[in-house]
Amino acid sequence: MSCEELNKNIKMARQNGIVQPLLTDLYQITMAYAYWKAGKVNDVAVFDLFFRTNPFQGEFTIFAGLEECLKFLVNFHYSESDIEYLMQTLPENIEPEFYGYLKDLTCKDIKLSAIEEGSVVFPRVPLLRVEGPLIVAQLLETTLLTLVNFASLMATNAARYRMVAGKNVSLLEFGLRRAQGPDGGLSASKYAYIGGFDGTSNVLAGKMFNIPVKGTHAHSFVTSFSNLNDIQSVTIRHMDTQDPCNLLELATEWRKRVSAIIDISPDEASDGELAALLSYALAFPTGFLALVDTYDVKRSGLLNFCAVALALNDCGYRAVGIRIDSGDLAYLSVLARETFENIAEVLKLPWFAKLTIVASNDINEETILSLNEQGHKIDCFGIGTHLVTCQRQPALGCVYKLVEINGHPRIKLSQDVGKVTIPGHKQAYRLFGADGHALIDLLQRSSEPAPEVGQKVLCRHPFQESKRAYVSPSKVEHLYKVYWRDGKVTTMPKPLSEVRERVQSTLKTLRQDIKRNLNPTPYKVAVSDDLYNFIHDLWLQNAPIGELS
Ligand SMILES: Nc1ncnc2c1ncn2[C@@H]1O[C@H](COP(=O)(O)OP(=O)(O)OP(=O)(O)O)[C@@H](O)[C@H]1O
Ligand SMILES: O=P(O)(O)OC[C@H]1O[C@H](OP(=O)(O)OP(=O)(O)O)[C@H](O)[C@@H]1O
Ligand SMILES: O=C(O)c1cccnc1
Ligand SMILES: [Mg+2]
Repeated sequence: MSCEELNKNIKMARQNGIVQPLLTDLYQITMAYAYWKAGKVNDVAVFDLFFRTNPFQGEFTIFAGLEECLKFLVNFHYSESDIEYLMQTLPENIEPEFYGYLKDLTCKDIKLSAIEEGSVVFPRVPLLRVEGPLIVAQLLETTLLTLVNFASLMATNAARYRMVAGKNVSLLEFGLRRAQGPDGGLSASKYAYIGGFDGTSNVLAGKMFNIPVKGTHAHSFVTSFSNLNDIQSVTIRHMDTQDPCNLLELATEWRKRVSAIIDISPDEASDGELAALLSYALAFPTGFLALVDTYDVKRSGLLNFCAVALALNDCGYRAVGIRIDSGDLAYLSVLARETFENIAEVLKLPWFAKLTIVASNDINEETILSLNEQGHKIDCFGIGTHLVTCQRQPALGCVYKLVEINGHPRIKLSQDVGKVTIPGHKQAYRLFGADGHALIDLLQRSSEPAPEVGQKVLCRHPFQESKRAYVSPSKVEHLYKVYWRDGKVTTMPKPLSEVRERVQSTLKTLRQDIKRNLNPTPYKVAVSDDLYNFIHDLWLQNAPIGELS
């Protein structure tokens, strides 16, 4: 879709219905009134949206949420009922003209510059720069923050799971039931996919965002069957010949044969479980993936699964695999793989050795690292709670700070140096080293010329005078593009699949030590000499001089 088409259609583009101008903090609207009353309607502001610390004790973050921010700008408009609600809610002394002003407000005079969605980003480098009328830019604060904070946190969390799992293992997001409510669940599915998951169990997320939907079945499906009489119809047509096959007879016969091969008594296996697995296979003969830990993986689940899978094979179908949802996942996955390999060899069915093993049950980054050390045989992790609730860190601390008003820079001072804002209208560049790795992100005043390839540039720590270095970049990437200006989308947001690819391609530009799990090396974010002096001059101008007595 072109930018023009997007501008026409974006009102229809799906955005969570609750994202609207009143999804904000009351103080944005009360400030808007006070600005309006103070005659600041024509004041022009620049706000930066940035975070101060990377999440999860890591040294990188993935930026996400930009497309939703754009949809919010496109649709920004107070409805009649919004205005009515505000009239009832705000104090009576509010002048009625203010509501007239709000009624006509749109984002047509706002300019939004941003880093590309899916990029790896670092503390203090603004992810978004919002320029335009002070009142409108102020009114956007909370909604932009809520759209970027959780999205970026989730995408980062998912990217971290992807890094520890490696590229050969599938990752499925199973978190909807445990997420922070319906909206948290929906966002989690979207941004887990961006961060590198392969699919979700969340059907609405699949429909809305075109994410592959995947799944197995639950323990309740198994426990609802008590014995083999619970199955009503046991016949399936052969995949090729279409001849009828009795899957129950075949599976019962196979259970005896398999129990001899793997040396497990068929008497211990649950008939209710066999009935459940048969029923699932009859319903999904080409997608048979069975949960095998309801009673006992070793003595019942594996045996019943193999019996049904081999019965299906007699009817021309290949089973997909198993899911294990409790117990020692390393041990049980190795046991399952050995069982499959054993059967594959004895029965001369090589594909049987490669059946998929899915593992789930409270998995987090540490579990995966530990399973890797132990040598597991899992092909796919289904991950819910810890992924979607971001258990290791529940929020990313993005903030939205005024850095310029009517062309004058603004600085927010703090006892905590890390919280002092970097004033003024700035540009951000990523400088690459000779080996192709990203070396440093450099913030400059917008009035400065951009750094050039092969030209030495002085990069300074924003607050520590002695920390500085010269860099001669082999490549310079200008991090900002204008996404919204004059009431129009000016750069198309990329489709989800491309944002997902960008996550992996920008992560590749980071040195391994910055990405490692334990005590990673911080990536450097610097300011130009000019910006350094600008910050510190402004700091001195604004910091009151105390008097000791
Ligand atoms: N080999 C392993 N190494 C490290 N952690 C593991 C291993 N196997 C499983 N785990 C993790 O250990 C935890 C086991 O949790 P818990 O004891 O509650 O489960 P369980 O008793 O096996 O299952 P359930 O209570 O669902 O029947 C889970 O978080 C699981 O992901
Ligand atoms: O463990 P998570 O990472 O959150 O993954 C999602 C979990 O959801 C299901 O459990 P269910 O709701 O049946 O409860 P359970 O914990 O008793 O298995 C599934 O069996 C997974 O264990
Ligand atoms: O499809 C599954 O196996 C699934 C889906 C949601 C939660 N737990 C498991
Ligand atoms: Mg579970």
